[in-house]
Amino acid sequence: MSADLPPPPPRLSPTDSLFLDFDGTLVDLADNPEGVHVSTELADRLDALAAHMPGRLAIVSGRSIAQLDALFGPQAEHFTLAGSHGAERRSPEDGHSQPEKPEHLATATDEMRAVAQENDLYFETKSFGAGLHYRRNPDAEPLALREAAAIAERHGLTLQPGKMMVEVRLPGDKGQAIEALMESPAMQGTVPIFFGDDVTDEDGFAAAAALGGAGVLVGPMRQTAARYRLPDVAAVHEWLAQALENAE
Ligand SMILES: O=P(O)(O)OC[C@H]1O[C@H](O[C@H]2O[C@H](CO)[C@@H](O)[C@H](O)[C@H]2O)[C@H](O)[C@@H](O)[C@@H]1O
Repeated sequence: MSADLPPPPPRLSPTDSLFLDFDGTLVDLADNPEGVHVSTELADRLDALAAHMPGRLAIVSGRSIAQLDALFGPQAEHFTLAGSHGAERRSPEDGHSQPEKPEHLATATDEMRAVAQENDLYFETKSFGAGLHYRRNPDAEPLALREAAAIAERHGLTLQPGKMMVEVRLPGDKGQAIEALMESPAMQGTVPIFFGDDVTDEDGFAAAAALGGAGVLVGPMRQTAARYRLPDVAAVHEWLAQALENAE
């Protein structure tokens, strides 16, 4: 494994755009998707930062935009969002762009639900995919991966393993989402800084680096395309507070 990485400098310049993953980066992981909570402090801090960098703060998540709306409440309207692993995007300036829902997605979702019910897994339905969570039942990992792989194969969907979960979903990745968002008028001419924890965030780290910016790995050191590292969600909150303070 490569040597450990330094923490990111605690400031944002007017030529930076900030991209933030959600689960494991802005909020600690919980037993199931509904167990996480966005504190008023976090939402207000992001809101204040977004006001300092209009159009240049984005949340890039595997969650759907509908889920992020439910978690952030009305403040979600102030942020640029890339949801469903980049398959859908929304910004105050450009509105909501989302793919067509193919008919086979509903069938695949029903099949995922049936696997969850038969095997005591937590089922998560999303706008453009469906997930099986085995955090409560880790022994079910091989079964969940096998069943989801078969469903993805049958319906031509993308198989997406995550932390103690696996989902089937429409194509797209966080790197593509960052590249697309960087084309927006507010972000053109800036460089992306992307914070994320999961292996799905590696596409985002690589895209950020290719566009002249950097990735920030959140969590233990691993083989990564990120340039910086912070140990946990609390350190991300602290970094956001400092970046906000230094922006004033
Ligand atoms: O890209 P992210 O914003 O990090 O979203 C990735 C997935 O996060 C959620 O699952 C993870 O968090 C859950 C709540 O803490 C946890 O129970 C689960 O084990 C984690 O994998 C979310 O439920 C998924 O839809 C996202 O794809």
